[in-house]
Amino acid sequence: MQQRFPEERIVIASHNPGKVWEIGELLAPVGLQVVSADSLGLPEPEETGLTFAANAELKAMAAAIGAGLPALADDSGLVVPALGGAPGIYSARWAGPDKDFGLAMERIRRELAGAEDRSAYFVCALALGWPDGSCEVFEGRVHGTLVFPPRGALGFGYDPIFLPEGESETFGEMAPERKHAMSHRARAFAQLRHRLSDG
Ligand SMILES: O=P(O)(O)OP(=O)(O)OP(=O)(O)OC[C@H]1O[C@@H](n2cnc3c(O)ncnc32)[C@H](O)[C@@H]1O
Ligand SMILES: [Mg+2]
Repeated sequence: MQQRFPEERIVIASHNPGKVWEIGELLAPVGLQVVSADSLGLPEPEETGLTFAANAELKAMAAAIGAGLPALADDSGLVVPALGGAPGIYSARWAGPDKDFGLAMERIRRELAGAEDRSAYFVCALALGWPDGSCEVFEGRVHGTLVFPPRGALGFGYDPIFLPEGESETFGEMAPERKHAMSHRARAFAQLRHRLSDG
């Protein structure tokens, strides 16, 4: 690992503070120094990919090449089968320019009216990119049910309407360490850590 991370530093290629915090917590056991894309003044690339993996890869590569350091990007979202998979890769865009997730959650409630299937899942694609242009992607998912009205003020984004399978608290009500034990992001990280420890 020392050889692959010559400066023991990694860029977190995300401009979402909720995500950057969670990634910092999940990366802590790896023992790398974390640098945010914001602190390096890196621009936010346009997410033109049509899959979570493609968007994660383009964000990781933009940061790795921009910073000359390994970079980790996360592209994630909420998939609602009864809405044909929406908001999916458009999860951030559904909140509009003001990043109003109250509005986005209300839109889901409205569009689901009358639908019997309330299932949903979160997806997280994590891309680890290198300044030499190589990149690896790891994906994690967590399944659950949507609840309305939203419950809890913890977490970020769509957490208050997501009740993970077998749980009584939404991600918005759950202590962060519980979310980190089961989330889509934690599952993608488990694969990433496994890969890093393989060398
Ligand atoms: O692209 P970056 O800069 O990383 O930040 P972003 O917020 O735009 O991130 P995405 O493009 O990956 O969009 C994912 C959206 O999906 C939602 N989301 C992802 N993971 C989530 C989680 O753990 N809990 C709640 N909502 C989540 C959240 O609203 C994000 O804004
Ligand atoms: Mg984004």
